[in-house]
Amino acid sequence: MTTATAKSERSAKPLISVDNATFGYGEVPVLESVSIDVEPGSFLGLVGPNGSGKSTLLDLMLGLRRPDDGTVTLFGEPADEFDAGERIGYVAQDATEAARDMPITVREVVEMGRYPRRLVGRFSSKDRRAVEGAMERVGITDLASRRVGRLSGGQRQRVFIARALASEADLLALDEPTVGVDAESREEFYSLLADLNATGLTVILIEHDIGVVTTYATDIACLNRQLYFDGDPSAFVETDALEQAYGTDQHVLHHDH
Ligand SMILES: Nc1ncnc2c1ncn2[C@@H]1O[C@H](COP(=O)(O)OP(=O)(O)OP(=O)(O)O)[C@@H](O)[C@H]1O
Repeated sequence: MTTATAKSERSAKPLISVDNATFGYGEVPVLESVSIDVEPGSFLGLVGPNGSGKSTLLDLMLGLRRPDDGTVTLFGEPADEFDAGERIGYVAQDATEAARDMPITVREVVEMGRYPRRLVGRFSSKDRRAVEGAMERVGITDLASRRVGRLSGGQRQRVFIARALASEADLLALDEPTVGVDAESREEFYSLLADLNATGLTVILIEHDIGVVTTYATDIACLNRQLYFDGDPSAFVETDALEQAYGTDQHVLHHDH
């Protein structure tokens, strides 16, 4: 493993800390002795071949699964006991596909970001400002009254990000968010993520397009059951971590979108 910046050199307390985590769905481990910190304000791009354990590692980080061995802390607490879901915005791999069938409007989805605090229909002016502000930040104000199922894939992604912003989440985690989204919208989408990150939002992005990650992320983790790299993009492109992690599966590095 190559570590561009040793943990001890980093001063801020990590928002997520995975320490020597091992996990398997059965006998065979999907993750083996993985250690990685996510620093507040960073934009972590998580790459690796198909089936390399990226979604599983994210599950561990968000406390959705518990490691068989090792520890994971989230906001300084054991991740699987963490109980402040509104601090995390999570856009799962199939979330926007599932939203195709939702018979509700964009504004209603974004309002869900405030539900942990308010009963439906009993929004304070602060709640309303948070909802309107979140829609504005991701550029979907014009779509507020549209049914979410009628939007394009890229627009639906923005709706889910707005929901996370409305909840004032500190961390936004996305699992391959632009599958099925056209190239131009993808670029806009990733610029938006970078802009949000620049305002302090911590971002974790699982992405198969290495170019996207080296362009927009501030940190890269390259995984295939074990961690082959954890550090900044400029150091990443200098290493052979990709070749090691992808092995003979190199064609996936070069597919275009
Ligand atoms: N719920 C589950 N039960 C059993 N095996 C699973 C489960 N979820 C994932 N796996 C297996 O664990 C391995 C890692 O899966 P995971 O989804 O974490 O990888 P990934 O890197 O996110 O893959 P992809 O890029 O294809 O989405 C794969 O072999 C997968 O088939």
